[in-house]
Amino acid sequence: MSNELRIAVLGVGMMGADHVARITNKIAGARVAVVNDFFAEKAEELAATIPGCRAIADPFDAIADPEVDAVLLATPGPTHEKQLLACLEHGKPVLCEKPLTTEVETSLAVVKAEAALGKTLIQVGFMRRFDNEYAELKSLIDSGDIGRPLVVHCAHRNPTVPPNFDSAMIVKDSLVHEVDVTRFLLDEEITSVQIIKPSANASAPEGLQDPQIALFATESGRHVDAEVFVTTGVAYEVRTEVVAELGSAMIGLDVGLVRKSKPGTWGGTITPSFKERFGQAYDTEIQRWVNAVQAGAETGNYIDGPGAWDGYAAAAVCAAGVKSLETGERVAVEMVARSSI
Ligand SMILES: NC(=O)c1ccc[n+]([C@@H]2O[C@H](COP(=O)([O-])OP(=O)(O)OC[C@H]3O[C@@H](n4cnc5c(N)ncnc54)[C@H](O)[C@@H]3O)[C@@H](O)[C@H]2O)c1
Ligand SMILES: O[C@H]1[C@H](O)[C@@H](O)[C@H](O)[C@@H](O)[C@H]1O
Repeated sequence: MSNELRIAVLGVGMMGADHVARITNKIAGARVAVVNDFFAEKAEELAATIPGCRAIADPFDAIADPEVDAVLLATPGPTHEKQLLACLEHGKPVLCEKPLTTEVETSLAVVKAEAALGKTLIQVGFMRRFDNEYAELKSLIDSGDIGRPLVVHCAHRNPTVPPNFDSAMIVKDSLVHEVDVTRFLLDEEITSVQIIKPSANASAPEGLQDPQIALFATESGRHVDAEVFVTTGVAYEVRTEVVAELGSAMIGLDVGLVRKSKPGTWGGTITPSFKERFGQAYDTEIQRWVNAVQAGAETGNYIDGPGAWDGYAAAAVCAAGVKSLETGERVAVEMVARSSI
């Protein structure tokens, strides 16, 4: 491995292009050596703007390339499984944008393939764990100052989503963040899910069940509710409130400048998208991953954050969520025991 980590970014759409700019302009100790996209010309155009960067047309050639030390996967979820398995086959550390994979069976296959290698190569892009506000909330919970959390309320609102979004994607692509936040904050698995379907937003595309309210129960019987509403037309809002035995705490209030403007109006601004709201989290996530990969040769652990198991656990909860979306019933989460891997 050269001193500077040579990263291949696969999928240079919205998120991948953002990560390419981040690695090029903000991250120390790494550079984008290769870019790849299903649309080869998109990758070629981007590569031409980055010194020393090549476009490689085939994603599997990009993963195998000897001058690539690590891979950042920002391709759509359904393509992750095969690309992750190829990274494992070539022993390449990989930061995979969420979700790990879109089906629980394929997530489990990836977990098992990594376990068979005896190295921890896969980090999943659950970036909220690196957000300063979530990190502060987690520290507060772990300090014991507010006592044992009993209830968590989450709100996850997007102004808009891409046109291919369907009702199950609201679970697998959006709610999946609340699944990971729950597991991160409460340190236990989710055991059942129910999706409530309120009257759908008249401005949502026809047939899209939006909003959705998810109810989770955890191993020790704690309750989480999450409103996911992805076509608000307003702005990006992510809030989490933890209600505990000795108090409560909330993040995501956008309490920046609050102003009075026109008569009768009062307020501040809301971030327009996840790029602004979680910009710091993505920066921290990638810098810490780069540092962990650089240190990994000695330890065999190439990640600093959520791993393949967390991706699998989230996929298992989402699979139960998709079943509940169909039936309206509370559905038990089916997971293998971690000790069986
Ligand atoms: N962490 C976050 O907050 C966050 C935000 C947005 C998206 N994401 C995740 O990032 C990933 C990408 O999402 P996006 O919004 O950037 O999507 P996008 O559609 O904008 O970009 C995906 C890119 O991958 C390319 N592509 C498709 N199939 C490919 C393949 N087999 N090999 C190589 N390239 C391929 C497409 O041409 C496109 O350019 C998804 O997993 C998504 O869930 C995460
Ligand atoms: O892929 C995106 C991304 O994960 C965002 O963080 C989330 O807010 C959106 O709902 C989802 O569509």
